[in-house]
Amino acid sequence: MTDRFAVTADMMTVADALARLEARLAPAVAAEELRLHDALGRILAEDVVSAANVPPHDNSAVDGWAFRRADLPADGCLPVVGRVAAGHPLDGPLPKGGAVRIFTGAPLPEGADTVAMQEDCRDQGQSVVLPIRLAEGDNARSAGEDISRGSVVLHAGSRLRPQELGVAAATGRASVKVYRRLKAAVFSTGDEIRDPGTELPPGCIYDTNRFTAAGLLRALGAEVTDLGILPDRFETIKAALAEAAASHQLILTSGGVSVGDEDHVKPAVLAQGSLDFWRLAIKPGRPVALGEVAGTPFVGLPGNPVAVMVTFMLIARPMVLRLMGAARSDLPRYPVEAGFAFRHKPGRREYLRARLAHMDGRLVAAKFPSDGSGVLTSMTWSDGLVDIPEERGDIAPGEMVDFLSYADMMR
Ligand SMILES: Nc1nc2c(c(=O)[nH]1)N[C@H]1C(S)=C(S)[C@@H](COP(=O)(O)OP(=O)(O)OC[C@H]3O[C@@H](n4cnc5c(N)ncnc54)[C@H](O)[C@@H]3O)O[C@H]1N2
Ligand code: MOO
Repeated sequence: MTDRFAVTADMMTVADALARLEARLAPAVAAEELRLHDALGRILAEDVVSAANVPPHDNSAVDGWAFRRADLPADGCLPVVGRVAAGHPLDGPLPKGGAVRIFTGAPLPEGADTVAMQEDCRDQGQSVVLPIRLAEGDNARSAGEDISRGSVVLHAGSRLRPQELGVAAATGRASVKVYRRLKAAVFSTGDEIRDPGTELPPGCIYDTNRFTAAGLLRALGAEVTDLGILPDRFETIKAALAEAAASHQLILTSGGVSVGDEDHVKPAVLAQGSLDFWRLAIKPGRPVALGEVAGTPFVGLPGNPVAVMVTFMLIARPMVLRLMGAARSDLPRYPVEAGFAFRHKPGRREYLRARLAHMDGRLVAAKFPSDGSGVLTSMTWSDGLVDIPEERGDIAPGEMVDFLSYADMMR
């Protein structure tokens, strides 16, 4: 399908749209204290400052013998004067000129500075022969080498992955303050849209957008209410919007943001809030509507199934993350080689559905053959989007382009 649209002066760049969103929106969710096991995937609502050194004491990195390097004689032989296991520190300092049997994680006795790994030693019962090539500090871990007391280990606005939960636990925290999950309501409109599982009358299509949009919202950690398919009736949509606004922090719809006149979402929003129409200088997914219903943020994505996903990832995702209290929503851009030729008219930023493959040690992006914004299988085929900036001209095979991964866009 060829491009039907001319670039016009009133189109907004993605960068402008994001700056405007940033200025308009603030976190919409309250904070709560959650035990670590329940906090996975949540956004942190506080800086976590470590109350302790991690590790709290100097300790051994291996099973073996601990000693003071300066005490080691030329033949490497030292008397064994004690034993320290993890959780059982030696009672008192290391006697001068002795070695202690030690196990991984056990506190180094005061005065010991080096540990020999047992595979490198000869155990003689009362004494041990240690390797003399060891340097002072070998196989010893210092107190605070991971985290020092008083340092900020986790920052407010960051997402808690398994490793963040582990770090919080290492500092002694059993619970953390996180943002509550954003409550989002999703619905579709359009007389032709039908629920899967029901009969499809002539001229109708199954709803895909509620499933992709709800999935994207859930992947970001929102709690989604599916309001179904609303009939094209002003009063019904108005009442549904009012009800959704009362118990949600975001309302998302798809369809009805273009220029057609069969649509009742616009007037139903305007009757109890405000709505701006943004014409983004992007392809696919030109029109989006941003506003509020009785104070609850509203985002209307275009109806075409691919445009829903693309505008969600570019516009709704940063919006959702900001409402959720996340500090950042920027995406990593991976430079890859274009495995295709593409004619690009400067002016609109284009997002090409692409899949990556290794070729002779290089990472090459293959492009889905069709750019139609109704071809949803292009999204299951692809791993992400190649981002062609507004000003760029035609792309020749072998040129470097930026790739945005769906995996990054869903978190
Ligand atoms: N004269 C113009 N026509 C169109 C323009 C334009 O600027 N001038 N923009 C085009 C672009 S780009 C898009 S995208 C669509 C956006 O239109 P709407 O947001 O008003 O969406 P609809 O017209 O309601 O639907 C568009 C398309 O998507 C299908 N659709 C809608 N909802 C769903 C759903 N829940 N599941 C699956 N498919 C859905 C719908 O059947 C239509 O085929 O407008 C272009 N036209
Ligand atoms: O460019 Mo539209 O928003 O067809 O998808």
